[in-house]
Amino acid sequence: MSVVSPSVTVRAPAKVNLHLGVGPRRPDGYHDLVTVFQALSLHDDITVRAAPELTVRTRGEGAAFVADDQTNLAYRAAVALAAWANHGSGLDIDIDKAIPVAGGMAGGSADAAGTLVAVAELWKLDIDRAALSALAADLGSDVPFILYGGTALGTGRGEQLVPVLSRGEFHWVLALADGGLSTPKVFAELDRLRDGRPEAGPGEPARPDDLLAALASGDPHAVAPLLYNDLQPAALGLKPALRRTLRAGTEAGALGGIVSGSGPTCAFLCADQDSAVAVAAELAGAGVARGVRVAGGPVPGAKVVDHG
Ligand SMILES: C[C@](O)(CO)[C@H](O)COP(=O)(O)OP(=O)(O)OC[C@H]1O[C@@H](n2ccc(N)nc2=O)[C@H](O)[C@@H]1O
Ligand SMILES: Nc1ncnc2c1ncn2[C@@H]1O[C@H](COP(=O)(O)OP(=O)(O)OP(=O)(O)O)[C@@H](O)[C@H]1O
Repeated sequence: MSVVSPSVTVRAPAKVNLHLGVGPRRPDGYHDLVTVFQALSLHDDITVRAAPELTVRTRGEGAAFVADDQTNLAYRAAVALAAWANHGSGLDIDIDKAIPVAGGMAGGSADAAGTLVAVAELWKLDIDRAALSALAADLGSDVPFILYGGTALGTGRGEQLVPVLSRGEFHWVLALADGGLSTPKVFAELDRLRDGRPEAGPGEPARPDDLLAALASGDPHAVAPLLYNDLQPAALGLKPALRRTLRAGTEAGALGGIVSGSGPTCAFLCADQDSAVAVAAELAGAGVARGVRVAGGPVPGAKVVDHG
């Protein structure tokens, strides 16, 4: 008789940055940010169960581009939590991906956050939110937000979070690009563009009060013109074809469009669900994206959805 050990499945969301202000490069190589994150209904599902050894297996969207070894962020999350708990790290981690790899939507971060929550549940650890967030921040700047979910203002490297009041549901269309963009390369390209124009050198990024007010109003027409991303010129410089994608989204009827984080996924805010479906159909037919997805936000952060 074979005995299958109990499993825990966690659903972890993608994110979009509605505002991404990037300060100067810090001595440690990071940049101070002021960003408004929103978690979207595009998810990776992470299932963990006890096993003799620690292994990761990825399937789904872009799985061929993910290394299932010690460099995988889910693997690193399991090692970090095992060290914190003084627990053996034998686990099977199964990742079912829907979030595009290297897409600027925090896919790897979702897998890291999902693994932290799933393994904490499997091992019944008594770990509070603050300790989990500290482990998350060590794994990557976006990982704490994926634990947090909803809509939040991020500062520091993006890991210091406070909630943002956001009324109602926002309707997004995501245009997936061919190939990814490396986050460090996009930040480096921004530094290069800025070095060429020292007079335009960045100050400390400011809090986007107009956007915060628009989010509280729940009106997508007010939010759309305030979408802003300091990394966008760098992402467009590295992938010029994205200009056509952005233009096609607004021509198709989106209220506004933006490169998501470090790109190359483009995110379009639409007036309502019907408009999002229509924009997605038109973008899919226009040949400016590898694929399109419709998603809503905000949604909760990484949470347990199943015990097997
Ligand atoms: C672009 C964003 O997705 C916006 O939310 C994040 O800033 C990136 O977050 P992430 O992918 O979790 O990034 P990390 O794994 O922490 O850092 C990867 C690399 O991105 C650059 N990086 C990241 C965050 C930050 N505040 N400043 C940076 O300069 C650094 O070169 C760093 O070595
Ligand atoms: N579980 C994982 N899923 C995806 N990529 C991973 C994972 N673990 C490690 N990686 C590595 O991280 C790189 C970035 O992947 P990821 O999908 O997180 O990018 P991203 O969404 O652009 O990140 P962000 O928006 O946080 O900057 C990949 O090219 C891959 O080599």
